[in-house]
Amino acid sequence: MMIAFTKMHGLGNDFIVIDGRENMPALDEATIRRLCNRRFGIGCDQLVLLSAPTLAGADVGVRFFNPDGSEAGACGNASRCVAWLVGNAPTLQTPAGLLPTQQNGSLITVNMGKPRFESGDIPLSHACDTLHLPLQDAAACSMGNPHATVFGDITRAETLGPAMETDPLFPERANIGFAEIISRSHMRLRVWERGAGLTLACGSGACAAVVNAVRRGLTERSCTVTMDGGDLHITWLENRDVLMAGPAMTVFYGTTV
Ligand SMILES: N[C@H](CCC[C@H](N)C(=O)O)C(=O)O
Repeated sequence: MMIAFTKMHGLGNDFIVIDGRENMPALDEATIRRLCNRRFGIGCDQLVLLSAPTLAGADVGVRFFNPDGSEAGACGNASRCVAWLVGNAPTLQTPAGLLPTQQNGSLITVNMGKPRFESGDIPLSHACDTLHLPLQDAAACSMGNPHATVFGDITRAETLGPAMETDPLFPERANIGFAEIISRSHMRLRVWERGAGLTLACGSGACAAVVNAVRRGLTERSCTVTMDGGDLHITWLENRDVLMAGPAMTVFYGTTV
């Protein structure tokens, strides 16, 4: 079956976007893994599937899949790409909820919703202080997907990331961010993503890192997050929504055979 797609990225976190709103392709896990493979397929960090919305107020349905075939509840960089692709500042219907978007020139802002901090929300295998986990003293929150943030040496992403992603403390695995505080309004971040490995940028990971830094009193609520692929601007509003602003790029259009 020939499937049309758009290849996009947000700060080098790259995506295959398939628009199933008119005609939904049959994508089983094996097909998703094949398309995401950088040798045997197109290659991406996540595959993004658009569908007709089913909730009032939503303009487009969006699902996110990792290269290992697992589904993610949130994907910030891909959400900006979908907003750019669909246009007119759409509200996205995602597993994490309805995400309003805005566009100001080439800058896309997504309201990523409210973080959650209870052990059962992350989820964790048992009740813990989610601000200081018994695992590398990480701080955890959910942005609709599980994130743990380790503050300190960011070069540990490749060495500590894989083991932490699959630690039994995370029954659904977790995305592991490694953050270095530069100032009260700036941090460096590298993320070992669940089901994808080290990526050049992670939008939901940047949101989680700022939320966790604010919870620890390390940064202000507005913070620039510098990742290997570039900068995102994160603001955790007093009403508890998290805004994420950054670019989105279309690279090419294609069709599978
Ligand atoms: N790259 C995405 C995160 C993907 C999260 C996925 N790895 C998961 O299983 O939660 C972002 O920009 O937020």
